[in-house]
Amino acid sequence: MVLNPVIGKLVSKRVVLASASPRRQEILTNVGLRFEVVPSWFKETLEKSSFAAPHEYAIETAKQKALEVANRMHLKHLRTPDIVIGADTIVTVGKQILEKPVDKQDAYKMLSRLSGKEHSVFTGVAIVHCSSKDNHLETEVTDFYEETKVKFAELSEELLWEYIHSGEPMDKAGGYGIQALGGMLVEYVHGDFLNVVGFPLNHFCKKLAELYYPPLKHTIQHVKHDSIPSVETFENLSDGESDSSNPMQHKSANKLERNGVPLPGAIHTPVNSGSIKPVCTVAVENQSEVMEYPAKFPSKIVELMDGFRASKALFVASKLKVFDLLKDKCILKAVDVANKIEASVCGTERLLDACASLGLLEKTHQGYSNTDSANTYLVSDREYSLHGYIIHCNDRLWHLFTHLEAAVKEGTMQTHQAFGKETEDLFQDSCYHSVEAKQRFMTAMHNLAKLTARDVATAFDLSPFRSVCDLGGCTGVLAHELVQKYPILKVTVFDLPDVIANVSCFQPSGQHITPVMFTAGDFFKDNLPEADLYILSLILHDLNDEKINILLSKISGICKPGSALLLAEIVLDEEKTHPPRAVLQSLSMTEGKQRSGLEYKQLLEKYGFTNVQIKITGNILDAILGFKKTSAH
Ligand SMILES: Cc1cn([C@H]2C[C@H](O)[C@@H](COP(=O)(O)OP(=O)(O)OP(=O)(O)O)O2)c(=O)[nH]c1=O
Repeated sequence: MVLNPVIGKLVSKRVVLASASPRRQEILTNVGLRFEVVPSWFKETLEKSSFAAPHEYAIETAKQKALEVANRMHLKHLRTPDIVIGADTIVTVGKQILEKPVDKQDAYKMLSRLSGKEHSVFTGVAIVHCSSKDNHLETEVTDFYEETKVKFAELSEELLWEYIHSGEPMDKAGGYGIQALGGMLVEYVHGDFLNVVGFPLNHFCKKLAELYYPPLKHTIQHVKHDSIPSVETFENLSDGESDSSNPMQHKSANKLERNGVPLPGAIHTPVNSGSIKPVCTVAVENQSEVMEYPAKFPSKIVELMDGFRASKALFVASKLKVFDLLKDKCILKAVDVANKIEASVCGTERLLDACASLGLLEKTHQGYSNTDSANTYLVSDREYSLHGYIIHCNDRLWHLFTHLEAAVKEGTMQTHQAFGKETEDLFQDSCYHSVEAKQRFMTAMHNLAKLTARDVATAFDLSPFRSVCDLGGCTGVLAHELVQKYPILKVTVFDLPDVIANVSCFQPSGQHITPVMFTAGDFFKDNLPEADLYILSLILHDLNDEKINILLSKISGICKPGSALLLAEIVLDEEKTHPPRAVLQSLSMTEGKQRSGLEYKQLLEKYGFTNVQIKITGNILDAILGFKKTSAH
């Protein structure tokens, strides 16, 4: 799912295709690019012998086509386009370059030259980024080429003339069109078919990806497991720390020149079959002006401004069960989806397009279908479905966050303002008010736990322990992960009676599954089961200091020396600005708080746990392990 977002990066830009070729228009339209067509007036008359290789000729012609259009549009005081795309396709056989035949005799000569042989088709492409400074046009050119090899069958005179009389060869390089009748002349194609038709789409998207999604400077290491799908999927759609909507900022890996003069400090790294060359085509500037760069495009801010729309589109599509309708490779038109979800056709179409633009759906001329991520995470009955959690975000968190301003001003959770009820009531009402709601909330927590449990269970060597008690362990996902890793462990899940009463349908089935015990109780009030390792997963960050004191004093009190307490929480960095997920969660203004590694260490030490170790797993949850002081301490 790289291509959709890349094309999506151009949505807000004025893109111009400097080509009269209907094939190029079709190829780009088919992938959802929106552009204007302004055919170039550049005459394809460059001296071929002055180019060392045929592809250089194609690239230069493509560039001149695009620059001519950019200049013309600028000079005519039309609004300067953001991007102009030019392309040129040529056929080479031996050392000869074949362009479009001038007449039928010329077509005959070309086709007989190609008969029975392999030839190359080169398309040169230029992507010209334009900007206007003091009414001067500034352009920055990224170019590349693609080569495809095509072998023709032996063509009889009769076939040749019949084909020429069809009229097809006349507006095509080499005198044939592989996409139509000309396809019958071809024995094989090695390489990108669309390149032969006039536009190397795949290479184009890769080039855009290089420009708009350069590799991140600091790659965060994510712990992945074969059997647990990575949660990176949706994160990958954002450009993370890089401010990359404006490719002008990513020059360092490319060749930088202005008017053919290398820029001071430019790193000259050859780029595979392409380069970026900032070219000032209208005004010649002095050296000090050359050093000026346009202000950084605020892509991160723009993304954040739009973020709420994207979230709500995901929530509504999930709530209307759009992804359920499109599961199992089902492809539906907007009108069919609208009928099934009992919604307006125009509204449904906009929602589906929004989901496609976000990389959640695929859109083709046949209709809409789920992407792989949507199939895995958004279909409601899938093993790792986030559907329940998304509905929780929509029904509960969304309303809370609409009161964020008041929450910040008052420093309190806005439950009453958002729902007309206080926190405790709300938990009962919103999450557990019906069997269905209870089931959905537990499923949401269960599936989220499945994404994190293995990394928590394997964060430390827990083999010295014999019994574990997971306090607030809900449906027992982490407990099962532990018995799988340490089969001799006796694991007990301790949770509220309401939760325990509903855990049976979440238990894995199979003969070789070691059982987990479930005990009902309230860890603030009741006695805790005996164990030499206690676990608190996603508990402490929600509790105020008083409740933490009750709970940790109680655990510390029953822990024998050498026993341990394992916490699973998001560990903030010491500046408390990372990871953003935890920092943003704090805005809910629950009575608890998120903590840094040092703060967790100090908290555990306060309750008699020493030798505190912290493991940043790279998953959503990190792990903190502390050992109850032995008498030697
Ligand atoms: C080899 C081959 C070429 N072609 C076409 C692609 C190009 O449109 C054309 C080569 O001519 P170009 O000069 O590359 O393009 P064009 O004149 O059609 O459009 P413009 O200059 O305005 O961009 O040949 C096919 O359609 N099928 C084929 O199999």
